[in-house]
Amino acid sequence: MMVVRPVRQADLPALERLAGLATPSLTNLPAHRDRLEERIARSRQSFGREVDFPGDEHYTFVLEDLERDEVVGTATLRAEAGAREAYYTYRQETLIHASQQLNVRREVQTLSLSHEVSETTQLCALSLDPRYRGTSAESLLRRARLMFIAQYPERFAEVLAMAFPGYLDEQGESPFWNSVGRHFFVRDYHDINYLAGVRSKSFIAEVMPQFPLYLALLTPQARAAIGREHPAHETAMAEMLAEGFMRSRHVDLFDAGPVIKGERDRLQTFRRAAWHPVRVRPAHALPDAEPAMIANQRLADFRCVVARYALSPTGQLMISPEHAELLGVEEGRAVLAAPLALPTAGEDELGFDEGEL
Ligand SMILES: NC(=[NH2+])NCCC[C@H](N)C(=O)O
Repeated sequence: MMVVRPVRQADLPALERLAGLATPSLTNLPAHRDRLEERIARSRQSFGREVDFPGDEHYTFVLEDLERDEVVGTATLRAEAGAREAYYTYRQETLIHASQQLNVRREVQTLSLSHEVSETTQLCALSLDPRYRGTSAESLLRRARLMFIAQYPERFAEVLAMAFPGYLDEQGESPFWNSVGRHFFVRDYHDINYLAGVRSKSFIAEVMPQFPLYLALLTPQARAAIGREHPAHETAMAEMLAEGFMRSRHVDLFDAGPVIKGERDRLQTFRRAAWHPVRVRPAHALPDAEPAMIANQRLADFRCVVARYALSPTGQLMISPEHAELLGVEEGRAVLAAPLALPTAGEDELGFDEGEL
């Protein structure tokens, strides 16, 4: 059985291992023991604190394989991305350069430094042991965070965002960094990425270019990387788009990786999550049904599992004694359930226009 729960002090070695496994390595999950220890402490404070509106809380979760007795994944929610220091992105913009006299008109694409994403809640720092890639545990790890937000909406922003690692070529180089950032900060992309995670981010404001960049002046390779996720993250991107997130105009400052955004009301997990009283039945007596994410109603003891979404004729959710114990619920107590499967493109009854959020 797989479960998502809040991180504990004893998970430090597992976090260190997962930080090392992330491809490419993540700024928000540096393989640095002291920083990770701080993350755990900060997460524990956040789960323990009374909160009325989002601030600088970080909630870190882990995915545990109970058969193996091993932590095999981690993911974090930053309640407000720019609570301490502004959250930096480049925003893609269009300018019109026109001269009536010469009868010319050109649309010029630019990237402008922006702090607009600062107010969103950020889903970040996800790393999964590669053995679990493509399994339901991967979806659980990624989306259990939405189940948590659904229960504690006051702790999070209305708009959720996720920044994907940007495109790197076969040599592991970032064409965008090589064309832009490197002129201002003569360091390798991987060094700078790591620095942003273990040091304060104020160097970004100090050394990165403040004026808009004209895309026409970048290398073609850099232009092609704008808004393009790292190849290892294409499946994750597809899942989040199916969830209801949309690509935004914002890209990362260093590698131009895409930032996606989603209003809570438009996301599938929020729209389809429902509370049900529990009925405990032996595993062999449970009817066959589609898998769902099922979460208990506890803050610091939050648990989320994947189980069958089997409802009794009277609307009770039927779960096995093992799952009931894991969730810490008894017969009659309520759990939150949402289908694990997402509608494939075109199936979404909402049919929202692709708009800028
Ligand atoms: N690729 C990166 N490491 N980017 C990190 C810096 C920018 C990031 N959006 C932030 O403000 O936290």
